[in-house]
Amino acid sequence: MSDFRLGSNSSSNQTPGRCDAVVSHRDRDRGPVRLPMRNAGSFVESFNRIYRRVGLELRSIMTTSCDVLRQKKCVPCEGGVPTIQPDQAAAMMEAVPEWTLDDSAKMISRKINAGNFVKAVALIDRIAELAESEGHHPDLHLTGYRNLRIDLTTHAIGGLSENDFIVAAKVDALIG
Ligand SMILES: C[C@H](O)[C@H](O)[C@H]1CNC2=NC(N)=NC(=O)C2=N1
Repeated sequence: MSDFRLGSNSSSNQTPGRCDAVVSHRDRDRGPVRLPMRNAGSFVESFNRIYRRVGLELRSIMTTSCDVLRQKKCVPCEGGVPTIQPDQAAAMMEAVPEWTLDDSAKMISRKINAGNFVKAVALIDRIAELAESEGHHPDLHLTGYRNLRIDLTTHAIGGLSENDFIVAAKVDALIG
C-alpha cells in the first residue's frame, strides 16, 4: 500500500487548516482529516468498518471550540456509538464555560435565573424550537417560578455525545 498521505486539501469543502479527525495506518498517525459537516459520526463509523481490514482507522477529535460546535449539526443518535469519555468531556467543557459536568461525566447542565415565570417559559419555548431543529433534546427543570436548569445527555447511549455539546453551545448563543 502506497504511503497514505493526507493534507488539508481533504475531500470536504471546508476551510483548510482545521482538523476534525486523524487517520492512522497500522496504529501510526498519518495526518489530519476534515470530516463532512453533516453525519460526521456515521462517516467515521462507516470508514472504520470498511478500512479497518487494511489497517486504517479514523479517530475523530472532539472539538473544544464553541464557534466550531455552533456550526455543527446534531447527528441522529439511536445508540450503538461510544459515549464521550470523562477526560474528553472535561476538555470539551472549555467550549461551554457556562455549563457544569456532573460527577459521572454523563450529563452537562446549565442554571439560569430567567427573572420571572413568563420569561422562563418563553426561554423554554425558544430552547424547544432549537432542540427540535437539532433532533436532540435537553431535560428542562423550571423551579421557584424563574429558575431554569437545562440538562443535556444522550439517552440512547446513556452518556455524553457531541450532540450534547452542540446543543449546549447553541443554547448559549440563544441566551446571549
Ligand atoms: C430519532 C431521534 O434522533 C432520537 O430519538 C433522539 C431524539 N432526541 C434525543 N435527545 C437526547 N437528549 N438523547 C437522545 O438519545 C435523543 N434521541
